[in-house]
Amino acid sequence: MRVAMMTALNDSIDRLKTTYDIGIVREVSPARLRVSGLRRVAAQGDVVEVSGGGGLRLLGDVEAMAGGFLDVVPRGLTKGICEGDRVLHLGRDVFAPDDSWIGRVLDPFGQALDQRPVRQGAQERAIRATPPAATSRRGFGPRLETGHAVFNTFLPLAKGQRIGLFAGSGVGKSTLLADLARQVEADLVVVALIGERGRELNHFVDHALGNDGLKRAVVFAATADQPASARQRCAHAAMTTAEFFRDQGRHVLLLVDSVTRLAEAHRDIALSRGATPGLDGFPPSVVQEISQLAERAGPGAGDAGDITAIMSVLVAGSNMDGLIADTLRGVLDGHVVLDRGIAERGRFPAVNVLRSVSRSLPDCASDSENAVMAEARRALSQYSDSELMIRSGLYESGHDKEIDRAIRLWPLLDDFVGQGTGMTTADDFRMLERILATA
Ligand SMILES: Nc1ncnc2c1ncn2[C@@H]1O[C@H](COP(=O)(O)OP(=O)(O)OP(=O)(O)O)[C@@H](O)[C@H]1O
Repeated sequence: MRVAMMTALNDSIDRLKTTYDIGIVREVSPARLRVSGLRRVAAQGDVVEVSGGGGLRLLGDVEAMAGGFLDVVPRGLTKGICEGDRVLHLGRDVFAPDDSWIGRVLDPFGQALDQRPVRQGAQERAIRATPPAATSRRGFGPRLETGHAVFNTFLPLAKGQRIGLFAGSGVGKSTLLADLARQVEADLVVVALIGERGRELNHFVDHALGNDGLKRAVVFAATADQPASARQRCAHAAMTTAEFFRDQGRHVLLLVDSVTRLAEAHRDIALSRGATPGLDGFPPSVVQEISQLAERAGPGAGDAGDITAIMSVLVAGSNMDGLIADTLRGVLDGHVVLDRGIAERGRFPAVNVLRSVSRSLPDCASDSENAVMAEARRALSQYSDSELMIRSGLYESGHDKEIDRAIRLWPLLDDFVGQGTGMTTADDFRMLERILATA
């Protein structure tokens, strides 16, 4: 531990600069600064610091160079920055996760959002790493305990699996993600909160996740008021940190909330660079952005651990066919749909079992467990097919034995799906069998 700390300290000292090259701000806009005077020293991807009036300090990333000027993407708001302000060339963009980040709330650049100093790790990591080669990766590991009956049974989450959580606004997505962050079996949790309001971030960290949840988590946040570049980087910073812990052999649970906000940030950046939007408003490159991120999660290779990922997607009116929802569904290993109708009648988590799929099945469950799930799903589906008739009083009891049984089972199964009591998978399956035996 002490050696690691000394190495990290030495590394930080090595990175310290004693002299700085200085440039000048020539043009200011909310999304971009044009800087002169650093043409021969700055490279693409380097970091600069703009010193505005009244002690204002703004970091920015060198995005492009042309005609002797640098195009700098600011990491914060450019309000207060003027033409003629000084620009220090800080050097390479260093992102070096560290064990001490566990329990912290950080911005996408690895700086503190909780007002305490942050130690940088010994090793820099690329913020956009390539995933392990597909052929060298393991398959899914064992089914994880999740503390939720529905995920322990109908929609299992296996080690290294990546699933999407598809939800409209206000149907309990954040509460469920925080619950999973606290309860899913993992060595640690890395969370990316992208484009939330500041109030939602505080609520998530202080109340939903709480002290116990935060103890084993690293939370990255870029709120809605942050520039698109920071919101986009938030997902990649979280993934890079998850990879750092994965490479130590640990099992990481990664939560990205939400991929929709990542896609919107990517769109804003791409359109400002002149990309052409498609019919849905997103540039075609958004598909690659999402797919590449998703591909970095999953089972590890060799001695590395695994990254189990849950990525949320905002769907308007349960429309699963939008570009982002459709892309993510294609690249992930399962999707869970939260249903507004279910949330409105007060059953949480508002998971619609019939519209959700886990691709770790059938392999991660035994034959008898698969048979129990198939029987329960059949009953739910029979009830759903006849629900309109049943609710409008058009169905006459005794007409169809299977529908009669589905009507008896439905409230019991619905109640079961809503249970998040921290029971084990074995207990949950026993309970499901008991429910099926009652009717
Ligand atoms: N497990 C639960 N038990 C009881 N009520 C819940 C539960 N989960 C969510 N709710 C109710 O749903 C509301 C919305 O929950 P939450 O903020 O988690 O939804 P969201 O989908 O993340 O919302 P937004 O889209 O606004 O971020 C909560 O304020 C609460 O009233």
